[in-house]
Amino acid sequence: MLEVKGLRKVYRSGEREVEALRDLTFTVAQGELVCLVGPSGCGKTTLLRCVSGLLDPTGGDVRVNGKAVDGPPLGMAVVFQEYGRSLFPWMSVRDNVELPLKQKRVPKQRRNELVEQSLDAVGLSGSESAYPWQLSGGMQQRVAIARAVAYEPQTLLMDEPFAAVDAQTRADLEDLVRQLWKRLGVTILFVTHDIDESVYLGQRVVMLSSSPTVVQDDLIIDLPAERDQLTTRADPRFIELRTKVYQQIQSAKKNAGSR
Ligand SMILES: Nc1ncnc2c1ncn2[C@@H]1O[C@H](COP(=O)(O)OP(=O)(O)OP(=O)(O)O)[C@@H](O)[C@H]1O
Repeated sequence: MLEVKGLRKVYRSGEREVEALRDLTFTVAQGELVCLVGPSGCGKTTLLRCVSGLLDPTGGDVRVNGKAVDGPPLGMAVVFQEYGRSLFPWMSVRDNVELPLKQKRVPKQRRNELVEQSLDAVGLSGSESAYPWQLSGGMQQRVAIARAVAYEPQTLLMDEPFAAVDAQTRADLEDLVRQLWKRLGVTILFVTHDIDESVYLGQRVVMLSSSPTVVQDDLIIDLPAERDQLTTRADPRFIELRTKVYQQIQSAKKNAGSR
């Protein structure tokens, strides 16, 4: 369970102040997959950094399973947009995936099992000894997902993880996320600026306004749990929902100046 209450973040440097988040309140229940969508610069990354304990909020409260976050919470893994920077180029795929497990002091034999299972789950068995720079962008992002999954997190944060891969790979990776989510029962908060992606993936979509940022709307995605790229995206309900999200984001942009 993830609870964000009255979250506010103001960046200060010298005289200059940027109010990145004004007042955010929402929850993500245990095992839920929630997408967070908002216009560029509305503070999505700031929010995720506050939730993952990498950044101190100026006000409000973030709780993970009832505990206030004051540093990276145990049982949380993050997948970032920039896979190229999040993997260590001098380490093989296997070593990249294993590293957080060593830091977590998981015994050797269990580490081997987890690395093998997670690489298998993302379709990368056989690439263990390759280095990240020998792989395509989509494969590197699979390694980053495998590393997060191997950690056996209760909560997985994803910050625009597919923004830098081509459309076909992106569709495959979206399906991979839903498949892993169903299999592992993990709580996922998935940040994206892509409206269609948020509706395709989420059980709920939380929409953020433009800066200064508040929660604009929180929409239940009542599409069938079994989703696939062709049928789901052609479903009239999908089109209705994406239109709703689109309209909310547009009106958020228009209202931004009046706050
Ligand atoms: N370290 C910082 N110092 C000062 N201002 C910052 C800092 N980091 C972010 N900001 C500002 O806070 C606001 C929100 O930035 P953030 O990166 O969280 O938005 P975002 O929604 O993730 O953006 P995008 O969709 O473009 O990736 C922006 O106005 C940005 O300029």
